[in-house]
Formats: sequence, structure tokens, C-alpha cells
Amino acid sequence: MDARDWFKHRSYDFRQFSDLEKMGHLKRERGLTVSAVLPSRNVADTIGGIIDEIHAVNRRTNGNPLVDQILVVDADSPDGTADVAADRGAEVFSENELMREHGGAHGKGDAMWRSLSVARGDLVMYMDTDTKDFEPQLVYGVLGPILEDPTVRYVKAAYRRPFKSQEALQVDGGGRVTELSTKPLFNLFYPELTGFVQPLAGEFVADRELFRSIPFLTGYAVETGIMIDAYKKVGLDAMAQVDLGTRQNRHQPLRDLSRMSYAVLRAVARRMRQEGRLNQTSDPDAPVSPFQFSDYLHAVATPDGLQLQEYVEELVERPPIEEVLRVR
Ligand SMILES: O=c1ccn([C@@H]2O[C@H](COP(=O)(O)OP(=O)(O)O[C@H]3O[C@H](CO)[C@@H](O)[C@H](O)[C@H]3O)[C@@H](O)[C@H]2O)c(=O)[nH]1
Ligand SMILES: O=C(O)[C@H](O)COP(=O)(O)O
Repeated sequence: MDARDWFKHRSYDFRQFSDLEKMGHLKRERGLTVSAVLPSRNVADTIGGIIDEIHAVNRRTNGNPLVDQILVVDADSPDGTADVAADRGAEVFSENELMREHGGAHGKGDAMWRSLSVARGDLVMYMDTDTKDFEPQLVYGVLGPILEDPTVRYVKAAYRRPFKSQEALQVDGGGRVTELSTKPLFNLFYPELTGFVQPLAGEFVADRELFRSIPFLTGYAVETGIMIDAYKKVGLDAMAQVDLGTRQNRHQPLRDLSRMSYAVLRAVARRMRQEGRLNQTSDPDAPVSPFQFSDYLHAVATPDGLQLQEYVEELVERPPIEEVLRVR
């Protein structure tokens, strides 16, 4: 199956799943439980509304809630995110408390990996917590295909992405890393994955066994790694996407997205090296340049003149958590 066939066959619309009583019934019939995992960092202004909306979806299912566990994995946010989430009834963990033997957490991907040690659901649904216009379909829409079709193992959100600045709104201006890095990279190196509208979306669900059986890259490399690894593990036909309408995220400055882009590129390069497609070696840690692979030199013009900024960003690959938990 190529990307064109897949796109036709495995793209859904959230309205197909808007009968929440039916969805709840389906979930109960299949005997499945669901954990919603919310990685969070300084999102005190948005996380409360998101948790409320998950509860509201649960109330519309006639006694068969779609989400059984709401799990917040917080980056010790100084803005009080954890308190807001706990007040709204979520189970809250510090990312640094989980899997402590692995030291301090390395960004979002590590928080997601560690969450698997406490996520109880048969299905694990990750969700970003900086969404400003969180709609109920971000809960039930993503779950729809995996509940309806047992051959579906992984579902990714798709949506339009406005870019909002103080001056103006560009209707489809958001998703700069997605459009300028990830999609071109996938076209070149993983063409099977080019049918995904939002390959970096933080909203996606899979059965817990799938997430437990693949490695997780830390930081912002995580979604790119999971896309590639899930594809290798279950194949394209077991993957799907759902159109959820529109999502407004909190924008980072372009300069920070340059580093996010680097994380995406490193994820692809790492997998390609493991596949022996780069440098003729399958050693993922073999250097590809005279610089340490984790250094990011960023030349910028500032009011004080030109500067060469240097960031040391460690990219760690966490092994499949099932292996680690077995040893534990
Ligand atoms: O160290 C971190 C950084 C972020 N987050 C949370 O992760 C989510 C997304 O982070 P954000 O900085 O808003 O990312 P985006 O700029 O929106 O990046 C997009 O692209 C990233 C790289 O693929 C994905 O991780 C994101 O989910 C996706 O929305 C938010 O809920 C954050 O609170 C953490 O939990 N820990
Ligand atoms: O997915 C992306 O490309 C990043 O989240 C950046 O999105 P933005 O351009 O909407 O800030």
C-alpha cells in the first residue's frame, strides 16, 4: 500500500464518531480501557479547560465513559500547572518522579515514555495541553477509528493550523516545523508516511502494548521517532488519521523552532543510520560531522551584532519500556 492508497483508505472525519453513546457502548463491548496522557509544561492557563472537556465528553456517553484515567505528567512547571490539574481531578506526576533510576527527564518525549510506567489503559492517548480551542472531538475523534476497527493500532490527529500573532491571524499559517522540515524529510526518506496531514501532532492513540514495545526518543524528537517506529512495527494499514477541524497551539519563536527542526532531523538521521542508510554504519551514535552530533550552532543577527549561539541538546533513546519494566 502506498501513501495515496493509504490516504484514501485510512483518513477519517471526526463527525463519523460524534455519536458518543455509540462510542461508549463500543468501547464497553470490546472491554477496553483508555488512559489520556497529558504531558505538560507551563500550561496552567489551558490544562484545566482541557481536563474539564474530557470529563464533559465522559458525561455524554450514557454511563460508558471514553476515558478511564486522566494522567498529567508535568515538567515541574513553576506556573502551578500541577495544582490546576490535580484540582480538576487528574492523576498528576512529576516527570522527574517517574522512572527515577533514569535520572532527570529529557523533555517531552521522556515524559511520555515515563508515563507508560503508570498508564493503566489498554489504549493510551497522548494529548498536548497548550491547545487554546480544545473541542470534544480532540477526545472522541482520535479514539473513533481504533474503537471501530480492531485492525487499526495507531491513530494520529489531523487538523488545520492557524497562526495567530498579535497583529493578525493566518488561517493555515501554523505548523512551521511540520511544513518546512518533517514533510520534506518524509517525502525524501519515508515516503510511506507522506499521507499524514500532521505528522508532529501531539494527539495520537495506540494500544499500550504498541507504545511499550517501541523505543522513545526524548525531547521534540519523540513524535517523529514514534511515526517511523510504529510504521515499522504495525505497517501502514494499521495506522489512521482523523480530521478534527482546527487546532490553535501556543506558538514558539521561530528561533526555538529551529532547534525543534534539528530534533526532527536528528530523529530521521538516527533511524536512517540504524537502517544502514547513512554513513554505511548501523551504529546510531557514529558521528556524522566533526562536531558533537548533539551540538547545535545557531548563527543569528541581534541588535548587539552577530552572535554564534551554541546549544548542547542531548538526544537520548529510551528502550522499549516493556524491557525496562520486566527487569524492574
Ligand atoms: O519539555 C516539554 C515541552 C513541552 N511539553 C508539552 O508538550 C506539548 C507540546 O509542546 P509545545 O512546546 O507546545 O510543542 P509545539 O510547538 O506545539 O510542537 C509540535 O511539535 C512537537 C515536535 O514533534 C510535538 O512534540 C508537539 O506535540 C507538537 O504540537 C505541550 O502540551 C507542552 O506543555 C512538555 O510536556 N515538556
Ligand atoms: O508542528 C509544528 O510545526 C510546530 O508545532 C510549530 O507550529 P507553529 O508554527 O504553529 O508554531
